[in-house]
Amino acid sequence: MQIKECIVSAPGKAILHGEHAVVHGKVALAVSLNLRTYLRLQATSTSKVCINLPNINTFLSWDVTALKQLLPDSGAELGNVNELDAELVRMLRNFVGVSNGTLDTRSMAILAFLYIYLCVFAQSGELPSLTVSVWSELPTGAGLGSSAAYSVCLAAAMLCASGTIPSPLSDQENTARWGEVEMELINRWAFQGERIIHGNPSGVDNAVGTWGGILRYRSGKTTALSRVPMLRILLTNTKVPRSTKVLVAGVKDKMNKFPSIINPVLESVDAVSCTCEQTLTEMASDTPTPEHYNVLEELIDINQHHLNVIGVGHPSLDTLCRVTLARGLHSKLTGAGGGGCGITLLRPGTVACSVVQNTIQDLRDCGYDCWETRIGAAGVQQHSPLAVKEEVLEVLARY
Ligand SMILES: Nc1ncnc2c1ncn2[C@@H]1O[C@H](COP(=O)(O)OP(=O)(O)O)[C@@H](O)[C@H]1O
Ligand SMILES: C[C@@](O)(CCOP(=O)(O)O)CC(=O)O
Ligand SMILES: [Mg+2]
Repeated sequence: MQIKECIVSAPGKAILHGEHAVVHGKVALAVSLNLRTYLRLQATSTSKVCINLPNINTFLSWDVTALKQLLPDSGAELGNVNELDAELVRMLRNFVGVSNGTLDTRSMAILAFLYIYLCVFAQSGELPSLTVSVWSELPTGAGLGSSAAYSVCLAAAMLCASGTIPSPLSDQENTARWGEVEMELINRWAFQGERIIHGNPSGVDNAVGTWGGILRYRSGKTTALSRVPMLRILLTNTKVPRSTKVLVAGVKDKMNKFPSIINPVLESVDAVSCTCEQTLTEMASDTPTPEHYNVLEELIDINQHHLNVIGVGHPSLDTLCRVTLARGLHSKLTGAGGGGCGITLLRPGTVACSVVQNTIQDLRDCGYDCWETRIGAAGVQQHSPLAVKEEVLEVLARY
């Protein structure tokens, strides 16, 4: 089978409000980041399928003939794009030697890769020999949606290499995006990848990785927010490791144990997201005022308290909030919490530059990574090698 080589990328995300609540049908507001995951897919004649994941120090390969044993004899459909094929996941666990219930999310990255590879290529008729290398500018397992950016890249590359979707690149363009129909398909396969890595994802992260921009997300419905003011956001990585899968399961346990206490908290998070959206819309239609920023800051504080109540806070995040508040800035965790990253809202113009610089220094003194980010980056893209930064191309070409 002649497959099409490709390089694709997808952005990470920050959730402004609604993490965890969104898993239970509430609204989330999320933005794409200017940090991306890159994937290169190469055709080979080695009769092997190889995966190189330098961010998580994982390099593996399998014989195509061994992978063919996993295909059903009957020619029955393998892995449907709308639901996870639990039997295939079970077989893959046995195949790679991962026990059910493992917390090793690195193994989950392998399972997600093999799952999407088998399903997409089985549908197109043949399992090809290939090498996939992935490199990300995102910290992995830190709340910035690295698992979704990874899953979106896997889905886009495999759908494109198999010819299921066309390449959007043309002679004039070295970077291009797919149309709505193709992006919908990429997003659905990426969601299956997220299911393998996260257990019970809401789908918000893969939606941002696919569409990019600033999104409102609720129960599978994505709306792009076109009227949003320029927001300045500081990102801080506490570097405390955590697993989204474990944190999401912990919230579910708390809901089961104290439904009458936790459900109203999730309702209140929903109201925070809706009030934030309303405020952002007002700010975009009028000139943003200090009062608008007061509201955004109060919403951040309220949500951070709610996230502590549902059990996804961490002392490192308490420190982040305290250190930034000492400089008059408001912060909350972003993503699954339990460590990982937080966001801090900066007031444009009204905040003297020295305040931002001093805050960044204070946070670095705590041992955290801290940087100002640009939001609203493009969603999944295909690139010709000419359009990829030299250092990224160099890492991808190393394997
Ligand atoms: N660049 C990458 N290479 C390989 N696996 C990745 C990469 N980025 C993310 N992953 C997968 O996603 C997992 C982290 O996902 P998660 O716990 O949801 O954190 P987050 O999505 O916030 O970064 C990793 O352990 C790995 O399985
Ligand atoms: C906690 C949650 O709302 C976001 C998780 O994001 P991340 O994997 O921590 O980047 C889970 C989800 O929406 O699937
Ligand atoms: Mg994730």
